[in-house]
Amino acid sequence: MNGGTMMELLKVHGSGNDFFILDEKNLESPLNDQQLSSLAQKVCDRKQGLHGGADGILLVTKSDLTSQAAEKMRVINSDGSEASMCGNGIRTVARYLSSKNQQTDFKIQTMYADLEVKKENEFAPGVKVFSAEISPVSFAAKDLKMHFPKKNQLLDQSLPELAPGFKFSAVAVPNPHLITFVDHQQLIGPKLGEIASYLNDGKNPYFPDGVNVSFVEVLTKDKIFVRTYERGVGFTNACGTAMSAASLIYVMLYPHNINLEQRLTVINPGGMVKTIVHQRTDGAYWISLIGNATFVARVTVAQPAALAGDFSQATWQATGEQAAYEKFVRGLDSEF
Ligand SMILES: N[C@H](CCC[C@H](N)C(=O)O)C(=O)O
Repeated sequence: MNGGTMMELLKVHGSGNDFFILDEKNLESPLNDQQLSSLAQKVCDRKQGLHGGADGILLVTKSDLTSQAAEKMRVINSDGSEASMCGNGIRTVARYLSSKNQQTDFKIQTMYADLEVKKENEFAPGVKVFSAEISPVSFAAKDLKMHFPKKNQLLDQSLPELAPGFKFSAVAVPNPHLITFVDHQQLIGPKLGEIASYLNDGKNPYFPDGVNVSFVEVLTKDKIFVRTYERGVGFTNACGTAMSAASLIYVMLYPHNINLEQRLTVINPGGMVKTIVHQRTDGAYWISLIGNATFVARVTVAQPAALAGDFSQATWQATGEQAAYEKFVRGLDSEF
């Protein structure tokens, strides 16, 4: 096919939070940051993008010399902004690298850390599962790029200037998350979108760089529902780092319900994951995020066409896994 270098992409999702994996090895020449940002906006566009778009691009590259890992994952949101981490995404990159490198337990470099990933038992026939280490964790305002007068950290704090009647916690894992526990009506109501779109408007004084915002409903002692409006994307089916952050705050605020090292079920609009909150001897927290790593389709498109936002000649080869995932989700004991 003319039109220059063909680019291979892998359409994937974790809990319905969907991405295109782009392995730099498949490119004749690496994309610079500006091209990557522009490609993400074009490919991910839900209307004009590639086959219904996506929540972001996951770029797989060789790791830096400083890293013990062989490969690195970079996360580009659908608005073109780069994020330091993606919990649902790293599970799909782990599966991609696991089959490429014939490994089941290894590390992937991310912006701030080399993170452990591991192949786990399937959740259901055809629903492949990987776990990922979510860390580093910080509550410090500077790591969150958060500015509330006289508040260096937020743990179950009211912020009447932002949203009266709610109590908020903020944690970086390492991307920034603002979390509040709500009842079911608030969970499904308009408030989350109102608060989150304001905090991601690029002009508010509290999170100038934006923040992922989640409403959390406690379903049972070891089951929560997390709904997230993501920085750089908007509402998504799920946000892996948000579900991990919410699990950590849940363990900290509801010790009579759940402890460290206990498996928690996290339901989200796109499905379900399991989390386990850990604390190292030095006091640092980290979270295990265990969930599906579904490959939806293999895609090819000419690189110049993709950069121009023209996907008319793209090829789409479905893997057939999506049907198994949807059967799994239908089987979830969902009260929603
Ligand atoms: N929107 C996030 C990055 C993607 C995280 C999310 N998709 C996940 O699974 O953790 C941010 O800008 O911090």
